[in-house]
Amino acid sequence: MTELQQSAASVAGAASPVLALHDVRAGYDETTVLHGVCLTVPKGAVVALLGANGAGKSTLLRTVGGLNRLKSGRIEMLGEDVGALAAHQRVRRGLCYIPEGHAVFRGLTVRENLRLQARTRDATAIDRAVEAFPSLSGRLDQTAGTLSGGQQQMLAMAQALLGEPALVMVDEASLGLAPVIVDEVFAFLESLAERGVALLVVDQFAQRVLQIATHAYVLRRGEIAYDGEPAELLKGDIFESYIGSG
Ligand SMILES: Nc1ncnc2c1ncn2[C@@H]1O[C@H](COP(=O)(O)OP(=O)(O)OP(=O)(O)O)[C@@H](O)[C@H]1O
Repeated sequence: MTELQQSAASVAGAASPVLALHDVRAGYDETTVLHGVCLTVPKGAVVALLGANGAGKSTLLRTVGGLNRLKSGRIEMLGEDVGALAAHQRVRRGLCYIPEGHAVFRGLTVRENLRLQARTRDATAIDRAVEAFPSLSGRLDQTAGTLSGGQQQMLAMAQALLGEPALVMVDEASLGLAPVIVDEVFAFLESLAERGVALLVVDQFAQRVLQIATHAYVLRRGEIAYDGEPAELLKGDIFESYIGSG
């Protein structure tokens, strides 16, 4: 690629949404879970992905993360087709996927986990993580597996800060956490969006995630049933009517 082509591509990338799914079909071996999903996450947006149990939310995040095979359709990050790339290649392009259940190295200390999360040798990484999550201070030499569920979640979230991603996908960020910790997690996610990071958030607390969302999708049996304003879904029983009967 010439310099001119490179700069044209980067201008095109800057104008593209951070994530765009076009007619995505995906699932597991013989089973197709997502049936032609279209979804967009612009820079700085907080996009809520809601739906009943089994609707396909985690499958969608795993597919974007490169952990499930794309059967057809396109997945683009900043205008680039990443559908055929391995998971680690998508991470290199700015993707941070925090799966359900605290993605930390349980046998390593908090400090070692934070060092691994930092993309480069960054002397300020630990300080920045502790500033964002004060509950980790004083625990840097503790083994991650011995942290409480909430502390492990904070540690998992720190990768969304230290990896300097363009897109953060979080699956069930608040599952099993005390309300005060949930507030801390959501405030952190909002602060990332304010800094221009694009967020795709799946959470059981629909009401809570809709409060910080700038856009919402509801998945129903692997298809997009709602694509619009979060505030609309907070009215009356509209959300229930979308997730009703799976
Ligand atoms: N490894 C797998 N192999 C086969 N089918 C799977 C696998 N994992 C999930 N599924 C099926 O895919 C469908 C969607 O599951 P998924 O976990 O994506 O839903 P979800 O919307 O995240 O649900 P929940 O809110 O309960 O976590 C379900 O029918 C589930 O049984």
